[in-house]
Amino acid sequence: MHLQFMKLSKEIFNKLNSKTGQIAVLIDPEETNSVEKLQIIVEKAKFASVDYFFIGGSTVTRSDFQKTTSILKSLTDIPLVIFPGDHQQLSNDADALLYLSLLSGRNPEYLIGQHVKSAQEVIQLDLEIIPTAYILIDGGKQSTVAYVSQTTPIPRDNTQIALNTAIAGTLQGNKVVYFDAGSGANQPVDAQLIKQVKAQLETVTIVGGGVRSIEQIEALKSVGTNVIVIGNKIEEDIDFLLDIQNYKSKVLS
Ligand SMILES: CC(C)=CCC/C(C)=C/CC/C(C)=C/CC/C(C)=C/COP(=O)(O)OP(=O)(O)O
Ligand SMILES: O=P(O)(O)OC[C@@H](O)CO
Ligand SMILES: [Mg+2]
Repeated sequence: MHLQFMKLSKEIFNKLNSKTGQIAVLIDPEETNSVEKLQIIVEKAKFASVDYFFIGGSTVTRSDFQKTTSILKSLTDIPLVIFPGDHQQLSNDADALLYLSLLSGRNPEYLIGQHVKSAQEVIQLDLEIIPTAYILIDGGKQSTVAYVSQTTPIPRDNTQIALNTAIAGTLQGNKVVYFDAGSGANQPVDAQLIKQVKAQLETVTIVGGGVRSIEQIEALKSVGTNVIVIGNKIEEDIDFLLDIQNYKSKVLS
């Protein structure tokens, strides 16, 4: 075992844990992999005081993934966090890896299979590894992640199962719980669910999927969500970063 090669730093984890209402912009290397496109996003994200870039997608090739991550590294100091759709989405140019286990599903491939396949590569990386309970909540339409992973999300009105999954994931040693309504969801994860989770469980929470307005961001922040992830909305309307800048300037003042 060469676990000594793993980075022991907790810099990104401590930042995730440090406050609520942080913003991550999701870059999907399948959609965004040119210097020109990335330059525009980076410039606007910096102006908006975005806290992280998450990098990943359900269907990304290793080469697109590594190209995008390396371009981003050359363009910005904003922390780069890998949000991997599979075991190929790894790069030493990032700062941290969300080490996802898809706990809402019962597909062993996404509970342990991908992890075994990538174990040798992961221990050689100079990345902060953040064990993450990844929980899909029904967002009103079938998500690409549910399709690719061949799993069923938790029904959005079944708070108890969502809460118990988060508790079990934490007891298993995960340091972060990520609730995802799926990319492009009709309805994002309900802030009331996060409120109930936070009442029983002291954990870092990330929420994403279908977040399209500052009101939704504020509702999630008010119940203690540490990080809110925005993907599609910014892909469709880059000027949403101006609204985020406005939100951030209020939060930071
Ligand atoms: C341990 C390692 C290296 C990998 C873990 C791999 C696991 C378990 C992944 C969880 C399941 C999964 C497929 C997650 C994908 C998350 C993700 C990057 C979603 C981004 O959105 P897309 O699903 O690409 O949406 P669109 O393409 O529709 O925008
Ligand atoms: O693209 P959106 O809908 O913002 O979703 C972001 C992310 O949480 C999906 O996995
Ligand atoms: Mg995608």
